[in-house]
Amino acid sequence: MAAETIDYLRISLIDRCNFRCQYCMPEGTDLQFALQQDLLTDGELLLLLREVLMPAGFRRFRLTGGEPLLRPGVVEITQAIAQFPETLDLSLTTNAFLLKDLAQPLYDAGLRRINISLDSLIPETFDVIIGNRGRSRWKQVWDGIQAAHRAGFDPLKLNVVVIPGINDQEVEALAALTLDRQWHVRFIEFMPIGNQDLFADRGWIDSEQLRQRIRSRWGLTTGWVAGNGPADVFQIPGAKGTIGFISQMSECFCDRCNRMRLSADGWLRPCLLNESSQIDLKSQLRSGIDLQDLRAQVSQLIQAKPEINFKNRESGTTGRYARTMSQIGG
Ligand SMILES: Nc1nc2c(ncn2[C@@H]2O[C@H](COP(=O)(O)OP(=O)(O)OP(=O)(O)O)[C@@H](O)[C@H]2O)c(=O)[nH]1
Ligand SMILES: C[S@@+](CC[C@H](N)C(=O)[O-])C[C@H]1O[C@@H](n2cnc3c(N)ncnc32)[C@H](O)[C@@H]1O
Ligand code: SF4
Ligand code: SF4
Repeated sequence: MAAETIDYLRISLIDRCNFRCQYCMPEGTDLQFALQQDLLTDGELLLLLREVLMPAGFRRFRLTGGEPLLRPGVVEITQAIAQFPETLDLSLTTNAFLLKDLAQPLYDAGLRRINISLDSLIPETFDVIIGNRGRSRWKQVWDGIQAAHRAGFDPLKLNVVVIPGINDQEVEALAALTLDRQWHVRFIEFMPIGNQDLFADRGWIDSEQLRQRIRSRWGLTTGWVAGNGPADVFQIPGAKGTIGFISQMSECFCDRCNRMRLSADGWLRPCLLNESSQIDLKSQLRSGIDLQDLRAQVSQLIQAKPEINFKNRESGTTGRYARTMSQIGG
């Protein structure tokens, strides 16, 4: 099989977050955040995109983090990337806590699709998962989702990390959101990255089990929604939205991997789980390297990526990873 075209770049705008999700950056862990002076500036990010990454072939971009809406200037950065003629697709992944006031400005800046984390419809459960520090956050997140809906984001996707014994009983209720709304709910298998102890304690649920539950309640057919990621898409017959499954534990989709990550501190990372072969774009840029040299390094990394991909992983592997999703650029 020919290697996948690598044209999807996940750009982390910031490694910090206003949530402390149990599966990602749980309260009390010693997290090492990048120093302000080590973050790519807006100018450096846009220069790297225009002069290095786009010429190397990247055309589809996702803004993520950490929590990307905490990045000052997120609307301006979005607008600049949307306006590059090379940009074929631009989207953003967020926890939606700050989305209520930013949904419309982001839409006006040219963003058209958005993925929002929503792990529970029950405020108390939600607050336990996201580590609310005594303040309920569910309502503000729900208001953010409504604001995105009103602004016209399409597709609007909701990401649910399924944690056994915590939110797995809500799968049907979350799936039911797709019945009369054109929203796309995706169930994500919990990965052993970010919180090894919770993972060891709870484990993960195979997407096929969830599909069976939904199938026996409503039936399930194959579906389609625009996207660049690894979700398998289904639909309840007659529903307006779709249901996706991101099954990185029960299946290995590395052989069709089309993406790299740019961290907030300027490292280009060819794989989420294999930590080798990363390039420090920021330091080289700051030391005045010829941009043609940087382009050559990136092109070489794209060539080498199929060998770096975390392929041939055993189903259900539980290796330990040094960094969290928020640090890598989830
Ligand atoms: N193992 C693995 N999991 C990934 C990778 N990319 C995304 N995921 C998982 O997919 C989840 C959802 O990612 P999103 O940020 O919503 O992006 P996406 O699914 O690529 O987006 P679409 O373009 O809408 O398909 C992440 O939280 C991860 O759990 C990857 O490269 N490797
Ligand atoms: C790191 S977050 C960054 C964007 C934003 N803060 C958010 O939560 O949507 C991106 C995605 O990573 C997922 N994620 C984080 N830790 C994970 C884990 N251990 N297993 C599976 N998905 C995880 C989150 O659910 C979210 O959908
Ligand atoms: S999943 Fe997103 S919202 Fe939750 S802690 Fe990680 S970066 Fe923050
Ligand atoms: S683990 Fe690595 S190779 Fe596999 S899908 Fe994720 S980024 Fe791609």
